[in-house]
Amino acid sequence: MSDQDATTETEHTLRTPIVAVLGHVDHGKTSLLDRIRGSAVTAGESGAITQHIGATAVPLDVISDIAGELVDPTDFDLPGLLFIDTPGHHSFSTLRSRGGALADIAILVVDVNDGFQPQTLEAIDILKRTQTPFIVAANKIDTVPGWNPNENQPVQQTMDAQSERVTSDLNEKLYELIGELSDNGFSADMYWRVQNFQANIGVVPVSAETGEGIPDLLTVMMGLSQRYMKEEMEIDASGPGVGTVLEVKDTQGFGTTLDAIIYDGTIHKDDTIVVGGLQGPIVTDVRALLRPRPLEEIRTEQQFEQVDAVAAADGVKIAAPDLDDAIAGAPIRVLRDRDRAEVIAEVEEELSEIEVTTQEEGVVVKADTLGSLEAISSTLEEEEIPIMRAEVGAVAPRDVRVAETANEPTHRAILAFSVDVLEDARHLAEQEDVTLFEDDVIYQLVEGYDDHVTEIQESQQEQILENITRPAKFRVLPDHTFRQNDPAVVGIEVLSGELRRNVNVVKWDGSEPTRVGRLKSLQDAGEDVDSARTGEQLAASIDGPTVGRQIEEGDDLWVEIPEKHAKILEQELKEEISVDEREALSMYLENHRNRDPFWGK
Ligand SMILES: Nc1nc2c(ncn2[C@@H]2O[C@H](COP(=O)(O)OP(=O)(O)OP(=O)(O)O)[C@@H](O)[C@H]2O)c(=O)[nH]1
Repeated sequence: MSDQDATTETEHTLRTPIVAVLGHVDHGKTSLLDRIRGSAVTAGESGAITQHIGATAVPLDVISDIAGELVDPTDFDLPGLLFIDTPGHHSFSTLRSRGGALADIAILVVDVNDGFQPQTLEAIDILKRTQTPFIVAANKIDTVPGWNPNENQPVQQTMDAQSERVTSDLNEKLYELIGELSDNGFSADMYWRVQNFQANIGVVPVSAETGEGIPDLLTVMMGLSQRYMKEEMEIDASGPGVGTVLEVKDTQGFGTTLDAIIYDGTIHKDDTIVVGGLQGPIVTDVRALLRPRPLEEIRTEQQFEQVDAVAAADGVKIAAPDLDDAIAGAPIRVLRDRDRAEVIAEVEEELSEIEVTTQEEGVVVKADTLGSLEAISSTLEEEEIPIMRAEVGAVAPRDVRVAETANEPTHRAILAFSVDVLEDARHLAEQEDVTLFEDDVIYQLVEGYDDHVTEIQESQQEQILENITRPAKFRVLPDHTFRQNDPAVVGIEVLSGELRRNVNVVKWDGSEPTRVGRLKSLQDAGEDVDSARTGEQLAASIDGPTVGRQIEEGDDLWVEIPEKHAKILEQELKEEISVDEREALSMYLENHRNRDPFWGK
């Protein structure tokens, strides 16, 4: 009955902004979250800090306690901040929601000593793509040699307490970071100098180890949300819940469950929900809503407690039947009194927004979540690498079967991002000559594939070059005819290119080329050689002509290049051949094109 009431009136509330913490591995995401949690526990009086599924909620009064004089709680009406605990370092890509990013705002953690690294760039790409506002936490300031730590102090206060040398060392590192941000298209500055956070990225120096700068970090996040996001935070808290799946996992006693973030409305126990799944939308009934038990009850048998309802923004574990096919990053929608077909269509549409453009020819991509699939696909698209199949899930034999149908050898590949490769799939791939690429970093995954493509292309070119007639021009030397004919043996000098054995020889009579015979062998000082380069003089035996008739001493002769070969050489292999071969080729082409402008085109 109370549900009924709740749905008939709208209840406008400001929800908690959702914060994602991103960064390169080991730059300190987990430590930073732990520190914020720890500070909150120390600052909060009576368990104000609550551990949620997949998230940590830090209420405004706790933020204000931590931030001290930096925050005046009366300036704010947003309820606090909800930090998503990114499970695994890549999972921020699952943090998607209808129309973009699940996170309203992000913290990009960068180790001041280490600067921008592959995952930092990857995070920046995603933040750019989803237009998520962010600030940079320049972490580990306490590692600057000679640092004098001041636990939990605001950053300017602790910087004032450092020696001049330490301050200047730190500033140098910070300006390097600001430079790197600028190289990536962001105007940035130390946060206290930023007036307009929409136009500039604020850099907050922090230490997750000592808590220095954490007051500033929370203050800036809170201020940013209040100033720029308040309107977006207005929701109808009693409306049907809308959320995103963070993780699909087994929970003892409940089977397959969803760890989810609800970012709009409310989800109730017994609600019917529609969830994005591998085979399309799944419609199921919520059996239980679970939260971690409060710390003081940790000794009880069960890890979770059941709740009746969860309102946005919050994390919750959802237990329901038929969730095996649900996908991380997929939408969740509560049906309540809404039209079933309409909600299913909405989920379908959201799923199809993510669907990657696939083509008949291309590589196979497997990823752990919809978000990461989307991120990889957009990277591949930028590099013009076509995709034949893109799916969430482990690499299975059927993926290998798809990959092996690719026509291009470079496309017989599977790019696997943070997923398992089933043993029989690995085996089959080896057998069928399908190459597997596995990585947890998108850049590295795509780089590995690119290197492979370059390798294949180089060996293909080598093979082509081996079978192609190469250009060369040579002159019959005067007074060096050793034999008139059958075969003619004459002294020659290579004028340009590399002359090889077993090639047909042509002479230009006016505008027409005439084949005069076949060069059978080359001899240098009585020794047979396979080839000779520009400037070399040696003896050539040519089958066909008679010296004094078809060829004369002093004649310039050419290796005859079939038109098809000339075309490949000019269009595909120009960079692969030497400068003098290129010169010989262009002269040869010019000769032909004087007669027929389209020859070899
Ligand atoms: N001195 C110092 N060490 C830090 C700081 N922040 C993190 N560390 C250390 O750096 C290492 C990596 O920190 P994590 O928090 O695990 O890094 P992460 O980015 O969460 O790493 P993943 O979860 O593996 O992606 C740990 O050994 C931390 O103790 C800091 O501010 N100062």
